[in-house]
Amino acid sequence: MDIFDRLKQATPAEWTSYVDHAFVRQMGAGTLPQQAFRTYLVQDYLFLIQFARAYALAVYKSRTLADMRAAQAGLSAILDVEMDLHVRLCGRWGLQPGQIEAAPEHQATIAYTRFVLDCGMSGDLLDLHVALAPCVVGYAEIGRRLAPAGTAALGDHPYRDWIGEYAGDAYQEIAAMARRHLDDLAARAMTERRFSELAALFAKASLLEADFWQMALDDRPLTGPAGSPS
Ligand SMILES: Cc1ncc(C[n+]2csc(CCO)c2C)c(N)n1
Repeated sequence: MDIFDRLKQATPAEWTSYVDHAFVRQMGAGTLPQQAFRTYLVQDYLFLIQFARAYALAVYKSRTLADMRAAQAGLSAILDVEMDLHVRLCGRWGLQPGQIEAAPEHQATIAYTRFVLDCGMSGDLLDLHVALAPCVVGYAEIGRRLAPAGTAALGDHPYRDWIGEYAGDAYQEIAAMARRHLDDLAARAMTERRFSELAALFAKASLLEADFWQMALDDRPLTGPAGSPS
């Protein structure tokens, strides 16, 4: 069993709350309200900007070129691949990248991204990659689950672009590489005494992923300046 499966098995409730969230199920069934998906996508763009910083931090925290290259691959997957999906989908609603960037960050976005950045700042490279793992590997699992018969079978599914992106071979390979790298890093840097601390980080990141889906489902207007209702 690799380190990823060990972390997942140590935190089953948190993992399930993330990968089997109502947002995911509604997206798979095609019943997710478009407004929830829009809220998600705009916040996810802001999320990716912060995650790009987290991968840049992983370059900084690397002591070997191989670790640097693994972090660089994550950074480039965000900047060169994943954000294109967001720009393309938001563009269909007439939203330009500058407008998405100018949107206020939701608390759930701030909570998750700054948690991961802090794991990296206060911990070592293994802490940082464990905090990043639910995001990278979870989306591969969700993609596969929502396209059990492959991406070609998605037909005119309303969320086929999103599902196709994460279920597709290119993304599945990115996630498999991230998983192998995590396993290699753990073999070099983990002691058994550290495992429960790492599992706690993994559990927290999974819960913050679940909160992120929930934020989009709730889709409450953001709190305005002082004096407005909270
Ligand atoms: C809330 C949220 N969680 C995970 C991802 C997926 N993701 C974020 S960074 C990254 C690595 C390289 O692309 C991946 C797959 C997302 N977009 N939004």
